[in-house]
Amino acid sequence: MKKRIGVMGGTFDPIHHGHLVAASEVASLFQLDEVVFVPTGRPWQKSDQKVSAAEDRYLMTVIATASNPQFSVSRSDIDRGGKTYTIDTLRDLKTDHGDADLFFITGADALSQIFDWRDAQELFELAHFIGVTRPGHILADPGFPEGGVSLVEVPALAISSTDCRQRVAKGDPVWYLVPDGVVRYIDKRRLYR
Ligand SMILES: Nc1ncnc2c1ncn2[C@@H]1O[C@H](COP(=O)(O)OP(=O)(O)OP(=O)(O)O)[C@@H](O)[C@H]1O
Ligand SMILES: O=C(O)c1ccc[n+]([C@@H]2O[C@H](COP(=O)([O-])O)[C@@H](O)[C@H]2O)c1
Repeated sequence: MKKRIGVMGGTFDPIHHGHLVAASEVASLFQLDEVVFVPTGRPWQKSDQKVSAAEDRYLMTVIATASNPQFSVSRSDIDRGGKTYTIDTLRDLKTDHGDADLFFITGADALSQIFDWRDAQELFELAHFIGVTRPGHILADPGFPEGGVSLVEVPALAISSTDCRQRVAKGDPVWYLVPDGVVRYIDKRRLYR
């Protein structure tokens, strides 16, 4: 039987429980065999923002997902170099995973912009897209191809990486917003100060 692989792309600066709950819920609803988290290398749409080093974001993603045997992390976007485009992510994963069916998991905010992504039409040939609800973001259908996108309600967690970074900068706790190991890693590497 064909494997069913979830792909959760994100900048993960830092990864938080909103990401993990979304991946877990989609894995259960879509009977996925695994979910591969793919931290971005250089997210072109965040070029006006300061983004933490790729290795720090990669390691936080590994720490956050290590205890779940269904979750893994790919270095594909980081090692490819250059700006990160999902079309390249999906092509790499197709090469790595043969004839598996890919399910790209993304938040409502990201999905509503998908027609601005590189090679947007071809994306839908490589993966099924799953848009997860996110507090404060309503997903209007910008003209998705028939059958190309599913929308899923996940338990709402009003957590964002932006908020986590701002809390650390102010000296406020991020315990229970991000996994414990990620709190320790942020502290050890003095990120977001
Ligand atoms: N709380 C959440 N619930 C559902 N989806 C989320 C949540 N937070 C992030 N996502 C989705 O996860 C994917 C990766 O998100 P990303 O790493 O950019 O985190 P973020 O919290 O949106 O970061 P930032 O605040 O820095 O923009 C995106 O598709 C985003 O929409
Ligand atoms: O391919 C693109 O042009 C593109 C444009 C914007 C975002 N994405 C992808 O969408 C995912 C979520 O991005 P972000 O920056 O909101 O974490 C991540 O995997 C990005 O590589 C991809």
